[in-house]
Amino acid sequence: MAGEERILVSVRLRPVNAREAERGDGSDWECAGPTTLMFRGNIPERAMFPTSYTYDRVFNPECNTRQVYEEGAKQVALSVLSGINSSIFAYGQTSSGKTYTMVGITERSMSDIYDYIDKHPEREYVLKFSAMEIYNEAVRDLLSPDATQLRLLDDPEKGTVVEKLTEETLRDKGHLLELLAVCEAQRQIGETSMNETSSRSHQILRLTIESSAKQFMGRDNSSTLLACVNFVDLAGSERASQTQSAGMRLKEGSHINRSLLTLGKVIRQLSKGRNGHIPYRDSKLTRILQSSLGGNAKTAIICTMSPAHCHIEQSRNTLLFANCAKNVVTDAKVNVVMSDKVLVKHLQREIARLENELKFPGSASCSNHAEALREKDELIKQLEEQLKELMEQKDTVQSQLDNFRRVASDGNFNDHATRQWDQWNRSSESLPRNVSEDALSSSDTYDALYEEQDDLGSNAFDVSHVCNGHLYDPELPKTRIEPYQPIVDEQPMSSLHQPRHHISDSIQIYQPNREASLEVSKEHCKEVQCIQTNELRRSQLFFHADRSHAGTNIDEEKHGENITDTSDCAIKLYTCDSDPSSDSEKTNTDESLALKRCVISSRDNVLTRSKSCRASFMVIPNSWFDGSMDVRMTPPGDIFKYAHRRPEKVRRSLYHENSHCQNDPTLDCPVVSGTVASNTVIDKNTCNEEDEDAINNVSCITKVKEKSEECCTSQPEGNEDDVTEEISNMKNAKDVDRDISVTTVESPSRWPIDFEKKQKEIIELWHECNVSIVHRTYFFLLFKGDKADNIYLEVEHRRLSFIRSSFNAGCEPSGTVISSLRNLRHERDMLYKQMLRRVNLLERESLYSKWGIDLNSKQRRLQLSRRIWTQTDMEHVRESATLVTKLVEHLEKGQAIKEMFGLSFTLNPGADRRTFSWVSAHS
Ligand SMILES: Nc1ncnc2c1ncn2[C@@H]1O[C@H](COP(=O)(O)OP(=O)(O)OP(=O)(O)O)[C@@H](O)[C@H]1O
Repeated sequence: MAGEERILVSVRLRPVNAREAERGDGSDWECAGPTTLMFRGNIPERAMFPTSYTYDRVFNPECNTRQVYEEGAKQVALSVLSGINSSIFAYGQTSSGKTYTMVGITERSMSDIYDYIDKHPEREYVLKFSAMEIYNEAVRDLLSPDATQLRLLDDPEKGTVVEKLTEETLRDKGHLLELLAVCEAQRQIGETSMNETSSRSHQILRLTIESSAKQFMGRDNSSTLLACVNFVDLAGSERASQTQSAGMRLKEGSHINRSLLTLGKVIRQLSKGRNGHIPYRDSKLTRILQSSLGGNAKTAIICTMSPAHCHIEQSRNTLLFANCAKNVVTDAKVNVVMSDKVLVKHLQREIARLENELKFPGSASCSNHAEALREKDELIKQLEEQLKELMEQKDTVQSQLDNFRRVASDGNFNDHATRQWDQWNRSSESLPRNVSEDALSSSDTYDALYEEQDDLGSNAFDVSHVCNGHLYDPELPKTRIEPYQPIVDEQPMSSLHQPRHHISDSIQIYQPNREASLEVSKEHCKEVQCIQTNELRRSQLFFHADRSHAGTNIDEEKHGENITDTSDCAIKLYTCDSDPSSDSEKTNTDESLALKRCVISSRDNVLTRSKSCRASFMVIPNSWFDGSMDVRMTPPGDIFKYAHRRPEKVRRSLYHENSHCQNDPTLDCPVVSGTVASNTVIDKNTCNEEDEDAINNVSCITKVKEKSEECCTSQPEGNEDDVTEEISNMKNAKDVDRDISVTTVESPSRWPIDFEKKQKEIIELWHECNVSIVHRTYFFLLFKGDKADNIYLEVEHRRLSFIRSSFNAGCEPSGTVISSLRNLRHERDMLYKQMLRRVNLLERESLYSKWGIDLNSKQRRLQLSRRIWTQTDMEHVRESATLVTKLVEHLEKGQAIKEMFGLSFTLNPGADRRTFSWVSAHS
């Protein structure tokens, strides 16, 4: 950056002034380019002097001071900012324009120095200003009014030092200008014949700049730079004789010239090299400026000249001085100050700064603010990314929800849901599985998605409530789902909304007997496996069965069964049976569709199950979503089935029986048997209302049974054993109380009592066998104590008793229990969904209070749905039935028909179509 370099030497010609012009003194000099000065004068001794002079830069009279500064001084002057000492000299005879040039250069240098400092806030600068005058070899402080001569001292580190020289630390640029003005006023001025304002002294203005980094960056990077720049305006170099001075002025001239002569000697000597003696100490000027003359400094000398012919000698002297100066080499160095003292000072300043930051965090440095901003930007970026992820998840869920709604509205809900379920089921085989009525439905949480605000009270849906809550289901004290254990159910929607698993996984349900749940889980897994292996076969068989209606011997795996096929076809089948215009169903809402399915399933208690699955044919699925009921294989009225393939036989036999009864005069049909009566009630095509009166005739049912046996013996399929066995079971039932004939015929007066008793028992059995809520409601509302209802009650009682005994004996696979519980739960879910629409807020709140649901609790509607038909006392039963009636629109009293419960023994398809049409019922 620095090193040996020559003094920068420039020559500036001033214009011919007025006085010179007046004398007719023309210019002998002209600039022949930027570096060459040519003598154009005409003198006799011309041949003795060179006519061409070359310097670093020559400035003609037209050049302004700015140009002189820019090209002849700036680079040297500003090196002080880099820690390099520098000096700018103005050398020339009096009135040549030294002061004129130096004032301009000084001001511009100062201005540029301050500009540089302003652009480098990372460093701290300390500027000090001092000014001195050497007049008659006396050094005087120009910043002090005291004219006392100052001594020069030699400092081993700093070199020659002016003792007690005022050094003002500059506050700002304005302060500097003030001080410059003071110097101007203090400088000795004496008029000479050549220059009215001739400077009789050498003036040295010194600006010292100390700079250091504002933050401590380590010892190596925390250097402090210290340098000074001298602006030297020398006194006129002319000989004393030329000034025509005398006396005082003569004395001044000799002293001035002493310094100037010494300066010349030094320059000349330096131009030859530094080997010889350099007479720095011969004058105050050369002592003070020693470092700037061939030492550690950069130096620029601007030699000013008058172009007038009369000053030819002084001009040549000046040019000779310039020639010597341009050969002087200086060795400028960067003055790095890193003494221990400076380092300690630096560290103390750093400690003070840090302490200040600790005391006043708000006043932290800019870099700390920048750091804080960076951290906050980073945080904002992270939050934006999280927000983006959440939005994507929301879109995904929304998309799934839309798909689900679209599929549901298209009537293909179950198809889609089944596919989803199958997919999910395959991917979740390894999951542990527990089951209960609660567990078998994930719709608690699923429904929460649809939960409406009024049911949440003033609180929004609280997931944690569901996650961590313990939903007590009084109907199912058997099982408990362990905390955080994934709940696996066969609800097809589960895969549509994965988040529900997370929620429902955490549901805990009170369960005193954990082992039961484990057992159930095992069976459930077996059943699922069975479903998967038989899926293809089943679909093929279903197709066949649908066409033939003879699929009662087809495996009817229920879990994982194609729900679309079953449920939709169930509807189609019913509507086909009842009304060919089944397409009109598609105009219904999905809830209505589901409710239809529920009711269909409730009338359609399929009692057959896959042998391979060891599922019970006695299960009562009765769920909207239950895939276990292949209605195609269980035509309306075939609910009176107790065994595999048996219902078809029974149906046929009874149909024949009925026909026979009607046509056979040997049968005492006027004295109508119970069975015949039943048929007549159900088959309104063939029977009159009066026929119902004969329902209690035990002899008739006996005959029917006997006839049935006869008919069955003639069946080619050879399954008559089943029918015989069944009817024999009925005949030989040990429980006399349940015997139709005894109850209804022998003690008609006891019927109301017996009805209540049987009704009570059936209610208990419903509860124990997890019978469909809709089925219970239908049954309960339909059979209110009419004598003619006895046969229905008896059949229901026997059916339930059989199921219960199978349950108790452990004959039924756990999957059956699972299935029934699951179906029951699904049914509750559908009721829950209907609740908002069909039961107003007041009614709901009344029910909440009545059924002990805290009005301030969450998920009240869900709680309510979980309590329906969970008690066996008549008040609860009645209230449950009333509520379910409201929720299921087709259950209004009188609309349900008795053959829904499988006692339409005549089973005339045409009659069926008339007696039960969901389409017509709905529309
Ligand atoms: N380049 C220039 N252009 C115009 N005027 C100039 C120029 N140089 C000097 N002058 C004028 O010449 C006069 C003398 O200039 P100045 O006082 O600067 O000379 P000097 O060398 O300092 O003399 P001294 O040694 O006696 O102080 C001043 O009036 C100044 O305005």
